[in-house]
Amino acid sequence: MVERRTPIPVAEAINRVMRYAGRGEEEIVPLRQSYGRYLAEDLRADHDVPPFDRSPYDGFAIRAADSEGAGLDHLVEFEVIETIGAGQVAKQPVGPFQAVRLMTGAQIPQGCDAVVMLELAKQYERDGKTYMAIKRPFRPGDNISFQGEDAKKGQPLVEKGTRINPGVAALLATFGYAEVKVAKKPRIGIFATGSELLDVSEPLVPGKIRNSNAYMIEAQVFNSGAEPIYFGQLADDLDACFHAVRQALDQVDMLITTGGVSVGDFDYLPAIYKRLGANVLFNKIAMRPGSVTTVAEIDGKLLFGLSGNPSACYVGYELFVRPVVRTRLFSAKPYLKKAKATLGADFPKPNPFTRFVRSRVEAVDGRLVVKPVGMDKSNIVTSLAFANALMVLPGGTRGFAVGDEVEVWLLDDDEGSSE
Ligand SMILES: Nc1nc2c(c(=O)[nH]1)N[C@H]1C(S)=C(S)[C@@H](COP(=O)(O)OP(=O)(O)OC[C@H]3O[C@@H](n4cnc5c(N)ncnc54)[C@H](O)[C@@H]3O)O[C@H]1N2
Ligand code: MOO
Ligand SMILES: [Mg+2]
Repeated sequence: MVERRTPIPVAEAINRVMRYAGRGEEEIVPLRQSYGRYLAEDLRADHDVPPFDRSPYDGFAIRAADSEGAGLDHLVEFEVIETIGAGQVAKQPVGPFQAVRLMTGAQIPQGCDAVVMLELAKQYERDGKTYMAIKRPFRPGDNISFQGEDAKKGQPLVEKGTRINPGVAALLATFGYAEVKVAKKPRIGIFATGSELLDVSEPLVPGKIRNSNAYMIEAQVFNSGAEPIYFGQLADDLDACFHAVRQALDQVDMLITTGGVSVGDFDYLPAIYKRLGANVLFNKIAMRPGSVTTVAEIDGKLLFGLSGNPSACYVGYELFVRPVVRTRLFSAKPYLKKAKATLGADFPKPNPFTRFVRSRVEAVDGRLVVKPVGMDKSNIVTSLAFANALMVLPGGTRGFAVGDEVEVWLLDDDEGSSE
């Protein structure tokens, strides 16, 4: 008798998995090794940025009050008492009708409150002294880049769990983080199962196919911020698979297998979970593709039994593994970001189960338009390359037409969603 499985709703399946998501751990790495990692602490400004008033132009720092009344027929003259470049500080305070010639980035000298661009002043020598004259008045604050205008001391800047993009790297450097507290990458073991599998460098022979899932999953693990540990491919042999899985478990934070999870004669994952004494959270989900996706837990460690069918395997990772990874990377938004899009092609298939259609969203005239990337079958592999979203078509619907509004879950987004 073939085992009967009871499908549960997708949201329920995700909730069951997330109960075992666990917590992230942190480690300290040099700034230059932190790119692309996830912050393990909130960042706050510990000083004002910029830390002093400075000049945004090459020009002359003056006291604005002295320029009052300047006009085309009334030049106001200033004595230029010194010249400073960025990084230098004026030696003396500036008095009435005095100016400091200063370059972009230089600190505004004491007493000054405006900057005149070089182009608007005329500089000349007289009696061995340097002067400059202007033809228009300036107000206090004109052409000043103020202390703290970029960030104020104490201001919260970036949340824990944020990916360190180039902008975050700049911010870390600004605040003196030579070393950065980042989330440890969860170590995720991967096995591909199936006696039909050839490795990437093997030539095709009758009845066999190349193992693509292992590499796809490895790339997904990498993309979501964790560390993949590929243990290789296993033939459909219960004992060999059991021992390989049991040994691998000790070396990883969670383990992914692909294939062998359905009800076939050589689908051994259900038997392996049983032998391990693992607690199976579910083995059937009301979704397509990936209805046979199974997740089990042993001593709090998750075992993801992803389908062997490439599209189902892909979707299973994004729906169930990714949010666990992101939680361990301290994200408060571990789920895929959701958006509404207009369907750009008919989708006439009825949906008894919720369908996650591998799709591509594009902005057209300011609206998101979504189209499936290829044939909607779970064994399809070639079109996955073009997917940047999953279009979510609810179960119990009779098909959709061009122009319908549908929900999409974005695959290339880094920010995520809290639900
Ligand atoms: N009688 C039933 N048969 C099937 C059911 C069912 O409910 N009753 N479910 C179907 C569904 S839905 C799916 S999805 C698949 C899931 O099968 P498994 O997870 O057990 O995976 P396999 O049987 O090992 O392989 C399925 C398919 O995928 C190919 N494959 C496997 N591994 C890889 C890999 N690493 N790279 C590329 N392709 C891979 C494999 O050759 C098979 O073609 O079961 C249905 N059957
Ligand atoms: O799990 Mo299967 O992918 O529903 O086709
Ligand atoms: Mg099978």
